[in-house]
Formats: sequence, C-alpha cells, structure tokens
Amino acid sequence: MAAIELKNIVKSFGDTAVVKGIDLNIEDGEFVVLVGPSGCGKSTTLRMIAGLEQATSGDIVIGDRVVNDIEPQHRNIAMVFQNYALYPHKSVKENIIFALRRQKVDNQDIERRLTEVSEMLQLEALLDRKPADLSGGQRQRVAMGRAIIREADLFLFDEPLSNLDSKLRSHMRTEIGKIHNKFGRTSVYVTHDQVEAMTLADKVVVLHDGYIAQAGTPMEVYLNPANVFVAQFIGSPSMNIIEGRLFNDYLQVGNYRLPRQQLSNVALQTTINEQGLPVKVGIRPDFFNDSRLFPETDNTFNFNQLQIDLIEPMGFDKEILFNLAGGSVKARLDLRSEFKRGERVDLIVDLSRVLLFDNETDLRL
Ligand SMILES: Nc1ncnc2c1ncn2[C@@H]1O[C@H](COP(=O)(O)OP(=O)(O)OP(=O)(O)O)[C@@H](O)[C@H]1O
Repeated sequence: MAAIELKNIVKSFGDTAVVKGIDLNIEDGEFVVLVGPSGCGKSTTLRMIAGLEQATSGDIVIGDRVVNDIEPQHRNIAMVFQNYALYPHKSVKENIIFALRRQKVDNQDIERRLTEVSEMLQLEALLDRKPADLSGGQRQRVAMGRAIIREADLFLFDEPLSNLDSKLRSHMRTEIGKIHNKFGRTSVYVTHDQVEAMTLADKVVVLHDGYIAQAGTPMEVYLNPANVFVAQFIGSPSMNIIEGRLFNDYLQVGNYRLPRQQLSNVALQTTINEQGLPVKVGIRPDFFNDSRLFPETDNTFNFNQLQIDLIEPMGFDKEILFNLAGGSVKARLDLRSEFKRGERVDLIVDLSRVLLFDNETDLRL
C-alpha cells in the first residue's frame, strides 16, 4: 500500500509547460480521479507518477521514497491503459500471468492468484482465447486482471473505458469500483468523463491548463465549485452562468430581485456602490423546480412567468430552455411537469444553491 505526494511538479516539453506546478496528496488506499478537458495534462501527470515521463522539476514521493530517479519497473505500480496493450499472440491466461512469470513467482501461487482474479472478473471461460477473439469489454477485463494479479502498491488507470460503448462502460465502471472496495489499493484514474469521476472517486482533481482548478470530494466539487471552470466542467447538463448585479440588499438577475441575505456564502466585504457589482450567477439546471410540485419556503425564490423557448424530452427527465437576463438558461425537470413551448412557468430555486462568481477572476465570491 502507498500514499503519493506530488510536490510542485512541473513538466515542459521543449519550451512549453504542460503541467505548471501541481501539489497533491493522495492518501494510502484513496481512489483519486484526475479529470479535465483534452490537453490539460492528466495523462502527463499520471505518466510522471508511473515513471514513464520525467518531471522537469518537483518531487514525486510514493510511500516513503522520492521516486524521481527510480525506474518504472521498480515503483511497484500496475497500469491499465485505454488501448489494453495486450500481447496478441499470447492467450488470456498467459497475458494475465506474464508479469508473475517474469518475477519468478512460484507456480502454485500463480495458479491461486489466477483463479482468484479470473473468478472476480469472470474470465474463467476465456483463459485459452487470444485477445483477437475477445470483445472490447472482455479485453478490458483481461487488462484489469493483468494489473490486479500483480498485487502492486499502486494502480494507475489512463482512460481505461474510453474505447467501450456506453453500456459496457457503465458496467466496467461498477466493476472497477467493486474491485477498489475489495482491495483498497491506492488508485489514480485519468478520465475526461465526469460521470466516471463522480461515481468512482474518493477525491476528484479537476485539472485546467496544467493547474489544479480544484481538488475535493465529488460532492464538494459539485456543490461548492471554487470557480466557474469547475462549476461548468462538473455536472451534466452544465451549470448555467447568468449575468447578475449584486447590490447591498439584493441580487438583480434580469427582472428578478433575489434577497441577498439568503444567498449562500456571500461573505463579500467590499461596500457596493449604487450601480451594483457585476457578478456571474451560477444555477444548476437540476436546482430549478416546478412551483406546482414543490412548496415555496422562506429560502426559495420564485422565478415567475418564465417563457419556455424549447423543451427537450429525455425520457424520465426533460430539459426546458428559457431566456433569463439576456442568456439562454436550462432547467431539468421530471416527467410530472408538463409544459408546452411558449407557455409561461414559475420555477423555484433554493437560494442557498445560487452561487456567485467574480466577474473578472471567475472565482467564487
Ligand atoms: N511527448 C510530448 N511532446 C510534446 N508535447 C506533448 C507530449 N506529450 C504530451 N504533450 C502535450 O502536453 C499537453 C498535455 O497532454 P496530456 O496527454 O497530458 O493531456 P490530457 O489531459 O491527458 O489530454 P487527453 O484527454 O486528450 O488525453 C498536450 O498539449 C499535449 O499535446
């Protein structure tokens, strides 16, 4: 088992810095997901932990050793890649036990571990097949088996599910979660899929352009995003960001005035002049509720008479779009709410769910 510490890690390729100073503590047994848009430095960070890339500066500590100069094969790490990287001419069994043979593990031990892993991943019936004769999901299970059987200190996953169709993806996601619950090994998992991040992680690390935009539990990054980037990256559909103006007693959003004292976390000290302070107002589509179904309370605000521009039925849910403060805003309601396009509706929002961000820096106020 191993904890990991990244201390001010920088990675440049030529003159271009792609990881720009990352500090991160990963606890022993923790499942950490690195998430962020394409090119933000997720894979590069993972590859530095694995030893496949050398950091330009900074230290990587695994357990109690600084591993900067330690070769990948001596870091006791198991890695699962997107493209499986199986040996095509070897059988499933030979693929899974390859590393154990190389480490000269005794045969009885190999057989015991093979039985355990193939049962867990339901690979028993496939052990004699070649990778070419397997489906994508089965190949991914073999790649997982090959990693698990090594009983490594640390598991690294680089977008392991991105080649699978959505049903298999969701199945394998659950399997990976179960395996982690069973073995409790420290794991670092790279994905650009925020559903994987939310469902698997103990800690989500949102990367943006080579920096950590926020690290926290899935619910922290969902409910308390530190900035507009995280607010819009985490959660689907994306959080609405609406123009607003903050005054001493209220927040003006379009024609609506939301009472200031009930808004969450507005610890803003600066005195606000008569023009008000331009702010970005964040409201998740899921936090709008149909006023006919949900009671109003002292903590809710009623955006009354919103005119529906578009309805997108999704089965159980439906997304409705309307104009608010000059922008198109989305709400997600369930099938109990029946509307027609053009109709006017009253939507209520819990004021503690209305988030404010600095207009210039995009940071939470
Ligand atoms: N060997 C390399 N030489 C030069 N540039 C590289 C190299 N490897 C990665 N990069 C660049 O570093 C940046 C970060 O790449 P990285 O693969 O870490 O991103 P990522 O967040 O994993 O993206 P994706 O989700 O697309 O895989 C990208 O702009 C990429 O082009």
